[in-house]
Amino acid sequence: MRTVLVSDPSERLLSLEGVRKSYATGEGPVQVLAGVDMNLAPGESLALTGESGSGKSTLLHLAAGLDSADEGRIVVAGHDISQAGDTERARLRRGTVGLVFQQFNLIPSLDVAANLAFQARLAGRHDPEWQAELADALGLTACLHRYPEQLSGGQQQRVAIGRTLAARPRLVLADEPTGNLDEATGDAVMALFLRLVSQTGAGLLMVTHSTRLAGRLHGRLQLSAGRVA
Ligand SMILES: Nc1ncnc2c1ncn2[C@@H]1O[C@H](COP(=O)(O)OP(=O)(O)OP(=O)(O)O)[C@@H](O)[C@H]1O
Repeated sequence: MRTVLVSDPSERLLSLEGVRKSYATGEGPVQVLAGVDMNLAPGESLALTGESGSGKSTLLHLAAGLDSADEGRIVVAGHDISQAGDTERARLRRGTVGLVFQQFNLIPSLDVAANLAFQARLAGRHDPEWQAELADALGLTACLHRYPEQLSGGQQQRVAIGRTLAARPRLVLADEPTGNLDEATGDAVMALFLRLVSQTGAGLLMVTHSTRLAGRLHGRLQLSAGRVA
């Protein structure tokens, strides 16, 4: 089903090999990922699907370096994050990886405009024109001077998406980024993600429960029984 196949490892933005992850619970360890292998090339977009509890968010957290695998290798833009320390992982998240997670983590003391600019400034890629275009496409122009607590859930989600896209990351990891949005807004957001992919050669790994949205991406990875089916 994948349309872009890249054999040269240096051409991969994200690569997982034999990744295993268990969580300790009151009933003993629960294995969530049981040997996951996957690759994502520049300019490629993949939907990550699977039943609730199949490990999609776990996989994204590992790829983002927010948690560590028990076994296996995870390489992000040529950096083996399985071996990297916290500083190198944080540097990758600042400059290379864009995250859109279900906790929006907006900065309460900054208005929408400053939240949108925040990551782009950290990455040294603040571009006021691109930011204005994103704010317009995300329907945020009228609330640029409001603070996060003055926004609806869907507006907060759009700011979180805009903040990530504004920094033009090379790798975007998104966990149901259109979950709180109506269909038309969700479609507009998807178009922005796909524009970043086609214009800058970014790679996109997106968790979605929507087969309609998954169908707009280049391919699909289905997690089942801890592996890519
Ligand atoms: N910190 C944790 N401690 C213990 N178990 C956890 C932890 N985080 C996740 N799990 C368990 O790991 C499994 C996978 O969770 P994960 O959130 O990755 O699934 P998911 O596919 O993203 O689910 P959903 O579609 O419902 O968001 C679940 O059974 C969950 O209960």
